[in-house]
Amino acid sequence: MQEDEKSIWNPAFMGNVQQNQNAAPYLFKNPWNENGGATNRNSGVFSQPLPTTYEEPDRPRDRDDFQFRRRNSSLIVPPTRAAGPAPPDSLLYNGSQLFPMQDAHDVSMDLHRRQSVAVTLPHTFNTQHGTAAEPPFQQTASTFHRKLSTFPGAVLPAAPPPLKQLRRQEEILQPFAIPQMHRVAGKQDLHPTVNATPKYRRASLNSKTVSPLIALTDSLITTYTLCSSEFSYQTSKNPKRVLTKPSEGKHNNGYDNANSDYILYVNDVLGIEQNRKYLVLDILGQGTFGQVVKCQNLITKEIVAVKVVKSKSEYLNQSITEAKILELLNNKIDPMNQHHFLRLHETFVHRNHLCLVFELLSNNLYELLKQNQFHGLSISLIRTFSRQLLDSLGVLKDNKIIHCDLKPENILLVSLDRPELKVIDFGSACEETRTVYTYIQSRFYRAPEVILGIPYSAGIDMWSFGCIIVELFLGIPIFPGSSEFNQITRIVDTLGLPPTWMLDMGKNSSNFLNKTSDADKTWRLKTVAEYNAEYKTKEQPGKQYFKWRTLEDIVQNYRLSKKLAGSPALVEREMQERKCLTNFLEGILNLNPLERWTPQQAALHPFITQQPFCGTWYPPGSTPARAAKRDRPKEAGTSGTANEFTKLRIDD
Ligand SMILES: Nc1ncnc2c1ncn2[C@@H]1O[C@H](COP(=O)(O)OP(=O)(O)OP(=O)(O)O)[C@@H](O)[C@H]1O
Repeated sequence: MQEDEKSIWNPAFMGNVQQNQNAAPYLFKNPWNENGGATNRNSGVFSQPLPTTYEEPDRPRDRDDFQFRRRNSSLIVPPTRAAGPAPPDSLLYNGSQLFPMQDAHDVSMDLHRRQSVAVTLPHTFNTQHGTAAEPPFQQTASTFHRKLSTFPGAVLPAAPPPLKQLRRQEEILQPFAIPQMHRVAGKQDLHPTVNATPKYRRASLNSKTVSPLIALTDSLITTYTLCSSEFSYQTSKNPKRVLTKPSEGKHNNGYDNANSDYILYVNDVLGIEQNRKYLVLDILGQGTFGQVVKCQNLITKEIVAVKVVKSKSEYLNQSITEAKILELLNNKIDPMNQHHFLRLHETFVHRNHLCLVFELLSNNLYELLKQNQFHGLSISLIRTFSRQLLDSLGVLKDNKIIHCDLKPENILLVSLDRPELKVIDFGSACEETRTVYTYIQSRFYRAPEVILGIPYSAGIDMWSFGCIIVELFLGIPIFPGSSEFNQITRIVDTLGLPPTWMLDMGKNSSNFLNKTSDADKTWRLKTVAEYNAEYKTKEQPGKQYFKWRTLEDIVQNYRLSKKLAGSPALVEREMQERKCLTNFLEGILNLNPLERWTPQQAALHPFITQQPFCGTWYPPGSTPARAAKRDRPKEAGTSGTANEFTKLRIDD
């Protein structure tokens, strides 16, 4: 196949993809024809039968099964306890209704007749459990006690002393044995005595006993069901918590807010086709393109992530591109799911919103750093993550795809229990031969060639990758620019000026730099005062988050983990690792995109391969790059605190 034919925008190519994947056809459907025009909030899904309930797989699903289990259930009745006098205005509950206390005796008889599941007759109780039967009246009274905590003293026969008092008497009679201490190496040393059917425990529907904790939490629905035959639980009847902000309906017949975001509620159902109905469970994230919500497929019960794209054509078009690129990656480029790309399950349209159904992933790397109080991760974990990301970037480069928005928020852990990542958000991705947009990448991770306005290639993803790896080490971004000018200023401050050819070529160079008459240095950064005067802005000198300015100094002098304190050998090893990491980062954060390492080259670096590092390293076959010239401006910024940069994490 010719290179051009490989293009994902070539219809023939997509046709080939589909032909090759008859088993997994391309699922995207024209969003605007499927739904058949605008609808009103009170029609469509809302006027249809209520959605299937959200149930856990081990819960009864249909009523027959449910009743069958109920018939087989049993309830262990606690022993009679002395009832306290009822307050004058007490109410009793007979399993279905509340009634005043004076009718208690009548109702106790009624309870016998009805044989509700919560009131087990003594003979049934006896045969099933072999427990000593209580006299009928006492049995009923104790049931009342269990259910109501009150019972009229007048109708009770002489009650035995309270259980507490009996225990106390026993304690007094028995000599007190001091428990002996013994060393416990593991669970097996505890010799737990597991009582399969402990007395007085609540019963579950399938006759297994459950602990009070489980009965009142995980099995609460079962517990309520046992208490009242009339109780039924439907998630769809739960109050609907709104997940979207702002939540006032402004567009799309009141379905969308002012930002064209669909107003999502917990327990809402997305999709109208039977096999494409997703119950909304919670919000996972919000981005430029829309909202990502945790959902359950009502048929398969699978939990997924659904991106509900804004109902504006520009976001829709970009999201169609995202779907196409993911289809290509998932089905053609990485069908075995080996290269850490998000999996797209299907797409559908809900009330004029394109919905992309993804596999559910876990936290993103920004959240991981935040959970770690922005202290940075260990070098070995950074190495593990780097390997996976270089693998993804290598595959993208080979297929001439640029992600264009690589950042910690777009790299997600597959689950919290293993260090496996996936790259998400291909909404800004493009083909290397079609780099039409110039305003791309999130600012902190924006490559110098993009800022300067030079044609770009897959190298911009490597720049972002370099920024992400330093951030994983430091815990905070290395270049947290508050504006494009501040961004390039920070980059130059740490890494020096880009080569003259880049500055001469850059369409935006003169926005941020001045040409000089100096033969050696043809360009210099504008001062903040010069920039403000020229653009009538109020740029502030950037806050400094690090004491040191060069990449090497920042990495080498970053605080050591407390775990290393007191072990010179460990400290020495950490410092060696840091030297290796610095060399790795310098190759990736090369200002010159033509010299910047490719993912394939970077993957051979000793930081990744863990081969011995002897102070310097060049990719095989390359000529040693010139040592970076460090022409840093004199102007230093004010010092900043680690948390301040978080508010800058938005695109400008
Ligand atoms: N498959 C998923 N599983 C779990 N969480 C997800 C998933 N996809 C996205 N998220 C969460 O939603 C957030 C936003 O997702 P995404 O980046 O795709 O949206 P976006 O609108 O394209 O955002 P951006 O503003 O970065 O372009 C992510 O940072 C992540 O926390």
